[in-house]
Amino acid sequence: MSLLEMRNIVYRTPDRTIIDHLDMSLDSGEVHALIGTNGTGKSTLAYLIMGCSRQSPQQGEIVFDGQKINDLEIHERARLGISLAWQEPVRFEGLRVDEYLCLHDKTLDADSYLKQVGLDPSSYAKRMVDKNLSGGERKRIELASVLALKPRLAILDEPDSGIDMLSTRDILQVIDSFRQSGAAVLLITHREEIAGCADHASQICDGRIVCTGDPRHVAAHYQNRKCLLCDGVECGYE
Ligand SMILES: Nc1ncnc2c1ncn2[C@@H]1O[C@H](COP(=O)(O)OP(=O)(O)OP(=O)(O)O)[C@@H](O)[C@H]1O
Repeated sequence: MSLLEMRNIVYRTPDRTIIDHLDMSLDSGEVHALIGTNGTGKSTLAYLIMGCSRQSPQQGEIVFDGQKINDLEIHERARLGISLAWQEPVRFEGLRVDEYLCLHDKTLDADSYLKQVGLDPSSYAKRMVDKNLSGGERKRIELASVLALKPRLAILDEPDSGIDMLSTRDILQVIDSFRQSGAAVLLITHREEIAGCADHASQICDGRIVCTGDPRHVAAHYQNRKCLLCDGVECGYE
C-alpha cells in the first residue's frame, strides 16, 4: 500500500470546484513532483493533505499509512509525520534561527540543517527570525525546519519560489537530503528542471491530474501539449 493515497478528492468553495475528483498516490521514499500553472489547485491540495484551516474535502478519502485522515486536526497529522513547507514561509518573530530549528527537540544540531539548505551556520544560526532576513533566506530556513522535523511525508510548496535561478542546485540538494532521510516528498513546482529530480510527476489542471508518470514525459506534456483549462483544448489522459 502507498504511504499517501488521495482517492476521488473533491473540494469546492461556495463559488467553484477547486479539486475535481482527483486520485493520486505516493510511496514511502518517493519524490513526486506536482506541476501545473497558476491557480490550478496545487497549494489547495497541499492544505487538504496537511489539514490547514480545518480544510477537508467534501468528497473522497485521504489515507496516510492505511489510516483515513480526513477528519484529523493539523497537529494530529503532524504527529503522524506529515509536514508542510509553506509557499510563503511563516515568520516566528523573536526567535533565533537555531532556536527555531530546534523548537521541537533541543538536542538537534541546528548547524547541520543550515548547511543542508546552503546557509553558513556561522552567519545565520544566531540571527533572529525576523524581517531582516530576505525572502530567499527565510525560505531556506523554512526548508531546514521541515528537514529537522524528520517527516515521513514532506510537502514542499514551491521550494524554489523566491530563490534565484543560480541556487537551483541548492534546492536539488535539499530535495536529495529529504530523499536520503527516507521521507516521501510531494514537490510542488512550476519549474521543469526542479520536477526533473523527482521519481514520478503529475500535472494538475483545473483540479484534476491530467498526466502522470516519468517526470520528463510529464514535463514535456506540460510544455508542449494543449490542456483543457490552460489553453482551451482538452489534453489526453496518458
Ligand atoms: N478558500 C478559497 N476561496 C475561494 N477560492 C479559493 C480558495 N482557496 C483557493 N481558491 C482558488 O482556487 C484556485 C486554486 O488555488 P491554489 O492556491 O490551490 O492554486 P495553485 O495551483 O497553488 O496556484 P499558484 O501556482 O499560483 O500558487 C485559485 O483560483 C484560488 O483563487
